[in-house]
Amino acid sequence: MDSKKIQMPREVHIGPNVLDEVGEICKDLRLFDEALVVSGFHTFDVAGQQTVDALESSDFGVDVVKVKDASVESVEKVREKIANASVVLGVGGGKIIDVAKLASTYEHSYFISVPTTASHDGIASPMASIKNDKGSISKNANSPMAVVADTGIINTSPFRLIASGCADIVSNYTAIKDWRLAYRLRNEKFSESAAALSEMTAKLIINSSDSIKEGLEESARIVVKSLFSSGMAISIAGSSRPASGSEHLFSHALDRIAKKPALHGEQCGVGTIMMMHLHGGDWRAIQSILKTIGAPTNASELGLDDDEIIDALTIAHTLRPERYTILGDNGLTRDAAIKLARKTEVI
Ligand SMILES: NC(=O)C1=CN([C@@H]2O[C@H](COP(=O)(O)OP(=O)(O)OC[C@H]3O[C@@H](n4cnc5c(N)ncnc54)[C@H](OP(=O)(O)O)[C@@H]3O)[C@@H](O)[C@H]2O)C=CC1
Ligand SMILES: O=C(CO)COP(=O)(O)O
Ligand SMILES: [Zn+2]
Repeated sequence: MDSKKIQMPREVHIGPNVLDEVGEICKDLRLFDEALVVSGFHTFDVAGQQTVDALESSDFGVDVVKVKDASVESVEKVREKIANASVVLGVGGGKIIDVAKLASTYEHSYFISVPTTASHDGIASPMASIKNDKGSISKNANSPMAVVADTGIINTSPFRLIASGCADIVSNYTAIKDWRLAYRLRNEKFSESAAALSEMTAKLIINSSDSIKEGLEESARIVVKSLFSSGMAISIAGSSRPASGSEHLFSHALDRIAKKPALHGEQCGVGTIMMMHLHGGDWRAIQSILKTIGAPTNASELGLDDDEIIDALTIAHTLRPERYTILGDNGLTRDAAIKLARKTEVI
């Protein structure tokens, strides 16, 4: 029996105004002296400055670095700033959290995740999705020491981001179907507990879809908890398998070829509709859930043209050849891609 390391956050603070306590949270975790705040060019104003103020009021020396994308260059830029920081705080969306997470891992510094919205399930996961010229690569990283999810801030984030986070969770359905297929056909390592947690998380979002509404503080709380659970499934599996299958390959393909990609979760949601059909599942149920949540269900709602959808479908299987999915080793022919996208009303 080979040994396994499962990393999870030590603390999760969730609720309105918890961000003001971040300095004391760090001190309770025995983190002192210097801190580095990593944020985005929008999210620094949303929560970055507030994080700096809270840390300084707890006697931390604070440095700030802003990044605009989840690129290798951004990770290196943050690494150079970590220096003597005892802790790195990622304050922003998925890109920011991934860059801060990976840079702190490389520099052996502690990491605290401060999501400013509920748009993806990387909030607490031990993975970071970094982009290079070939697309997205999921890299192992350290789980955050703590997650500080201020639902007052998250709830006032653009609802489009929260709907995108819900769609990222709904995508767990096809991710798990792909994982089971790989287990059966390729004897890939499979974790029933990670799969059960991932599917349960998607079911929770589906059962709550009527109560996930713009402006409801409870909505933010439900989605944050689901994203956290999905991140835990990734921790248990030791890879993004429980939350990333053929639908994510489709999204990463769009990131590579689309003139203006949509949000990660939005693209994954539309991918889930199509991949559910390939799996012989109820794609209309997925389409209906996404409509209820207010997430896109077709090319035009993604702001993409039909050819971008078709092109992404035909190259999706090449993005991560080691990850077996319903797309198989050879993927979809162009005709099959057109037929699939039309049948599921995506184009
Ligand atoms: N590591 C993991 O396990 C996972 C990683 N991911 C990754 O996460 C990324 C997707 O994250 P996502 O959040 O959708 O995209 P982004 O991080 O690109 O955020 C989208 C936009 O929303 C802005 N924003 C964030 N919070 C607020 C707020 N409260 N108010 C106003 N604007 C806000 C960001 O601002 P700003 O410009 O300041 O950044 C950015 O412009 C992808 O790279 C994906 O691969 C997804 C799932 C899992
Ligand atoms: O987006 C993710 C899970 O929702 C992470 O997946 P990837 O490993 O495909 O980047
Ligand atoms: Zn995702």
